[in-house]
Amino acid sequence: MKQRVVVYKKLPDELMQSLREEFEVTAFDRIDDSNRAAFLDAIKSAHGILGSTIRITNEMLDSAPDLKIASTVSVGVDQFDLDYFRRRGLMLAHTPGVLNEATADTIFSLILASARRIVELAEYVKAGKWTGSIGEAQFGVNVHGKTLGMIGMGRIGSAVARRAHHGFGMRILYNNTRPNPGAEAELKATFLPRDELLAQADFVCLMLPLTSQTEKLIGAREFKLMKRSAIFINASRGRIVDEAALIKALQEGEIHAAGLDVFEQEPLPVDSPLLQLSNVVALPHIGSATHETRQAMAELAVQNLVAGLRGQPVPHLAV
Ligand SMILES: NC(=O)C1=CN([C@@H]2O[C@H](COP(=O)(O)OP(=O)(O)OC[C@H]3O[C@@H](n4cnc5c(N)ncnc54)[C@H](OP(=O)(O)O)[C@@H]3O)[C@@H](O)[C@H]2O)C=CC1
Ligand SMILES: O=CC(=O)O
Repeated sequence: MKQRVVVYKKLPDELMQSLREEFEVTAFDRIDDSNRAAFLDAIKSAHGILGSTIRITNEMLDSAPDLKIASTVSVGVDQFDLDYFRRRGLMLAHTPGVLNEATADTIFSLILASARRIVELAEYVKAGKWTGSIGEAQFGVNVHGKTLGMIGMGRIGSAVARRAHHGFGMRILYNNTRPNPGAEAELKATFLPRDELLAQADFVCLMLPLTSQTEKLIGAREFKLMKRSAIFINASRGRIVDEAALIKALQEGEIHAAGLDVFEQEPLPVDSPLLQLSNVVALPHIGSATHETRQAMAELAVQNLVAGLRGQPVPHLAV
């Protein structure tokens, strides 16, 4: 008998086809109120599940006695309770690496757009307000030659720092749980305690996972430590930041601007004060969202799932 798989994300046709040849597949392009009950029902008899975005609760997993592996089409695994997976001996697979460069490109877009006020000034042109030479009121700040403070110098953080060092001549400071000798050798990056990094950086960029240790890592105290000219960039996870404190810091001029791809609540509520601030560039969580990268992530997630269900070594296990 074929093993049963539940896919809860739209996958390229050829990947769906390959899964269907080997497994009995129940597929949902996305989960919403119209199909949530059917999804929860399908999980109950699944040996493997594959998808992204929605939180997979322990209650859902408790209902699936035959489950062996969950394969997420993301590098982040904060939508799962990792201790639950360890306790039950379940495998959790993810997609590190293949999204480093696309995500670093998104982050660099946020750095440039925030510093040079790209979104705000493009809207100024479209609104017909460009009626004469621009003046100081439209000036931005330099990116080249400035200091980048990376909190989280892992796979993606290093890809951002590489762009900053080689492309923009920036000085690189970083904070990790432990020093990263590769980044120090290649990028002349300097490891600093977090508070010192916050005080020295022109651009403070978060690129670390959301865990119980990193939730609300950056709050009112940390924004006060930053330069008033600092630009704050977050494309890791919204809950690593106290969003109310960020809004206050931006409103009161404690920091200069922010470029954000992630938020405490996603989609960002339309009444969020962040949307009223001209010094905020807000994106809809598009870090890895290019055709090529999403294809590579989907392929890797399928490889992980198939290996796990065949009893072979899984290329990328988070647990
Ligand atoms: N916006 C988007 O679309 C995307 C968002 N992401 C997010 O980015 C995260 C990072 O991805 P990736 O670079 O692949 O992960 P990595 O594991 O390669 O890097 C994470 C880094 O964070 C560091 N770190 C962990 N905890 C702390 C802490 N308390 N203080 C300082 N540094 C810490 C780690 O340090 P050490 O090595 O010393 O442990 C590591 O270097 C993902 O977990 C995901 O949440 C990823 C892709 C796209
Ligand atoms: O947020 C995206 C991820 O891959 O994690």
